[in-house]
Amino acid sequence: MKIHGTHRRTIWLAEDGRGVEIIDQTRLPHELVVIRLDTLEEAERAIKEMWVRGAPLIGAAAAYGVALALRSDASDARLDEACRRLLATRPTAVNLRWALDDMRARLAGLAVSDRLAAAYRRAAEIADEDVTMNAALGGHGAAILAELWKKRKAAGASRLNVLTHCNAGWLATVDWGTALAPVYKADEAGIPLHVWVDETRPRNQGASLTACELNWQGIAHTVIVDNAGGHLMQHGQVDVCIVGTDRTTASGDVCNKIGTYLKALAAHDNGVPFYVGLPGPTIDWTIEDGVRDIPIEERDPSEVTHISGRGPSGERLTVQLTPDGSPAINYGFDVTPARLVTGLITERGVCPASSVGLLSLYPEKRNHV
Ligand SMILES: CSC[C@@H](O)[C@@H](O)C(=O)COP(=O)(O)O
Repeated sequence: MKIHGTHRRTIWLAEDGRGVEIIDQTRLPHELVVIRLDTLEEAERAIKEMWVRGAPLIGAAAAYGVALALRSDASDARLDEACRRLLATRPTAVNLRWALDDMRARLAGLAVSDRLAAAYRRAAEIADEDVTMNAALGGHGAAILAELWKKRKAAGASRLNVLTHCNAGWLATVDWGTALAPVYKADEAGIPLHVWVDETRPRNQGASLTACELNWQGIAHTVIVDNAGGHLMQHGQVDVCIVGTDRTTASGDVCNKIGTYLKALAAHDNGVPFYVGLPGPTIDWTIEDGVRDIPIEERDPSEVTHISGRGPSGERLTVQLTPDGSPAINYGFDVTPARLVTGLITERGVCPASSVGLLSLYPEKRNHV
């Protein structure tokens, strides 16, 4: 997508063809800072500290991390070490495991001398494939928005109101986004949209990243506190919810940023359609029950007790919200059961959130379930 008229991705190979460059997302929306990664350690840190984040982007960054690791040594031991260390960076987004399994499967059988070039090649393909998949899912999602808009327009509405949680836009992927790809495609098609942006405590990916993207794209939006969604739905102010996912089970349960489940409950109670956008690598075909089987990341409690932003002179500030001595706990994700999901929007089309629905789009996975 574009930043001030220039097309950007979130991750790319540096001009020398060796380093990897990323946008440091912890500095947005106030500063646009590009960081160069040259080593496995730097790639690990970029994922752990969320300079890059969002399930598909974590996968692409890990793939490039393997290539960076092999620069010094492309032996079996180093490949194993790289995959093990990168896998440990964040537990919930399954795209990480998918990308590392893919890299290992393609590299392990090659001669050591061929591995480095192949690793860079495959990482670039994973990044490109993410862009293609998200653009395709955006088209399928935009068709849903077009249908909804037809009805709302006939009823006299002036815009279609979409609610989203966290950041599942292009910053969470290599390009286009998952939840926001349908919004961008619908905007291109001329549908008048307005997006309710959940701030998404504790790290505020909605307030900082989704709002930032929508600003860059010139799409009307309003940032709301996380608890406002139910009220807006009760008053007919939300026509559709679209969120992303970090891991979708073979039965259609969806794990996304903490608070997503409450939005799905409110949507269900108010008859608001609740869609989830995802590329194929976000599906974990090895598990069925998301509440039981998806590992939920617990992050540092300081993300709950403190909040960061820009001070009056433009400086970065972190301030404490809670009294000294009050403990906090910081679950990063929750699971929305399939029964609360209206449909899964994938690169292959839209399906019900169920094993039958998913297998109708991915029949080759029949034996994995
Ligand atoms: C486009 S991806 C969907 C998810 O990855 C996104 O909604 C999300 O929860 C991101 O969490 P984060 O903790 O910022 O990596």
